[in-house]
Amino acid sequence: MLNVAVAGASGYAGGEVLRWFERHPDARVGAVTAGGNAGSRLGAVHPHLFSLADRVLEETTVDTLRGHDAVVLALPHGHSAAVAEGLGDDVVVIDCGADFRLRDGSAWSTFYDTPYAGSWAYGLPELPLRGGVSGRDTLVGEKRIAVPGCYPTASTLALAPGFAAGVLEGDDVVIVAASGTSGAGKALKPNLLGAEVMGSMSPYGVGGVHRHTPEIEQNLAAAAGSPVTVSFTPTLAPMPRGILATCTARVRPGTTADTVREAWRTAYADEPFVHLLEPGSWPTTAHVIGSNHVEVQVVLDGRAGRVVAVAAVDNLAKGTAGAAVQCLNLAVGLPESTGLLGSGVAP
Ligand SMILES: NC(=O)C1=CN([C@@H]2O[C@H](COP(=O)(O)OP(=O)(O)OC[C@H]3O[C@@H](n4cnc5c(N)ncnc54)[C@H](OP(=O)(O)O)[C@@H]3O)[C@@H](O)[C@H]2O)C=CC1
Ligand SMILES: CC(=O)N[C@@H](CCC(=O)OP(=O)(O)O)C(=O)O
Repeated sequence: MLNVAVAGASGYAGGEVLRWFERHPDARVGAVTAGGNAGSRLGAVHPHLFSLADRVLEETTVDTLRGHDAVVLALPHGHSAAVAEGLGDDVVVIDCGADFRLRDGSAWSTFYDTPYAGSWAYGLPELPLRGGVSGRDTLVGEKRIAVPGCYPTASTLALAPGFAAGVLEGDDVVIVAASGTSGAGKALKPNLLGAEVMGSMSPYGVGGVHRHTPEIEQNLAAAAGSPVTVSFTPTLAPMPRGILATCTARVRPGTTADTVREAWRTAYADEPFVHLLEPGSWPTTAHVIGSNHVEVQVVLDGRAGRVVAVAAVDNLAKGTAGAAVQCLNLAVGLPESTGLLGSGVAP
């Protein structure tokens, strides 16, 4: 039985990590820590986590988090390094935040306002890489894993098979993705009050400035084996959870609809969580809410010479907490899908 601690347990991501651990057969929850909510009952901040309601949130310190087999960090950017450094090298640390996702320090400095902390193994097991290997090969037995951002998870899984198979050009990739508001975290934000969000959609971080842009480029470049440039536009959608990423890229000359289908089919044929839909069906956020599953569809727009690839994920599940548990399973040698195979909650 793994003794796991969760830092940032009072937030959306931390709460979702706990929801997955509640049903994990090989994990028991040890310390749960918070910022301002330290001292509160967990039931007061996450009333839906019934089995953990009487746990008391502790302060987020290295001392509190020490002594566990694994620690999941769900803290704001910039806080993970100090905590991870204080934990022993034998402890598995899974970071839901962005601090260790980027391998390029200058990309970090361009898009983030905290000092570059370095990079850890990148927690996207399904990332298809050239030569038939996948992201999971880098995760087995790892002690430090960075969980991908939610938009990068959806966007990468939508497009990476085409780059791994060599059918896409890397210089003309356009991604527009809509996210539910929980992606922004629990803290109150003026543009995320109910009246601002309900019944309305709006873009933000427009013009190549959103911090997930270099992360998506990093992933697609890893699949392609060469640089990829992405124009990424995020959009807020009036729903609590879910991401729908619509991604297009130019195909290489001679690419047919069959080549495209085969590339995506091969990449995900054995994946327990990534489902390439039957032709004619399209990813829908309602199908994946509450689950670690991803829906993907792709079609060749022959007139424009582009693929259109779409993915739907739950930003808090496969987009954060489900991925964290999946990575932990791989790190400690458990079957990857342990505790994660349940379906979503539609409608
Ligand atoms: N929401 C999402 O869909 C996704 C989130 N993530 C990442 O997960 C991490 C958490 O995000 P999310 O849960 O959405 O954010 P929330 O704002 O909902 O939660 C943040 C958590 O961090 C705690 N916290 C805040 N400041 C401090 C501090 N100075 N010291 C210790 N603890 C602190 C908060 O405690 P308290 O409230 O008690 O002050 C809370 O538990 C972030 O790095 C985010 O980027 C990644 C992918 C998707
Ligand atoms: C709707 C919304 O605001 N979403 C967040 C992304 C959430 C996520 O994946 O966050 P991290 O990279 O910070 O871990 C945003 O655009 O900043």
